Amino acid sequence: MTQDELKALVGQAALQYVAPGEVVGVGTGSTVNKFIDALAAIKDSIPGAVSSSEASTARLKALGIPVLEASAVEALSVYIDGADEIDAKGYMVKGGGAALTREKIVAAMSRRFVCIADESKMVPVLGAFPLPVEVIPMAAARLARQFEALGGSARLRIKDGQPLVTDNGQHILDVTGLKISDPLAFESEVNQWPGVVTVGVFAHQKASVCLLGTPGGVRTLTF
Ligand SMILES: O=C[C@H](O)[C@H](O)[C@H](O)COP(=O)(O)O
Repeated sequence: MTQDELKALVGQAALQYVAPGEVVGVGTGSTVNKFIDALAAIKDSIPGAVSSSEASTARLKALGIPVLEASAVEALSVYIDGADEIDAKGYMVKGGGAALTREKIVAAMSRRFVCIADESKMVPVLGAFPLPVEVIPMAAARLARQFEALGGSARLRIKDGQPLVTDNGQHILDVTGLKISDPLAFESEVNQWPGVVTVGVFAHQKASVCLLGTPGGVRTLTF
């Protein structure tokens, strides 16, 4: 099976977590796009979705799925999103699509985080994927030096020759060379650095369930 087929498999499997009559939290990325496509088939059974990015909002709306403002919803029972890396405890690295801040907000609103991923995303220790960090632009150079002091190497994410601008009007640093052996402590530490909007480690908002796409089918991991 191709990686795309594995993504479609878990995107479809995630429908079992969508409760009829309830708003669903929707993440961002190529795996979530498969989920959104599958969700369209049952759209009449839910009032709508809270979205984590302009990209997902556009896709949801194009398929006729109503998008509600996060501030209009008190809590969500489930949030469905992909990951760039996930470990055996359900801790994740996210933000490869630059949507990490809104993803963390919607995840925090949700009782359960269902991660959908192909098996290539499962890692023993987080850190092989360049860690995305959304930053206030004026702090970017200083924060890059702080990551260097930790043994990492930070690069400003560029798109079309310019610094990428997130949905929140900020920039992204991608940090390589880190081995994140204590994700909870790492997330807490980096979150305190002035100028950090969101660090792409999802440890305080970790997955409750992971639907992992494998050639043998969907493996369900619970944490
Ligand atoms: O900002 C993007 C998100 O965190 C995505 O969920 C993550 O990058 C995984 O994306 P994909 O499903 O495309 O691999």
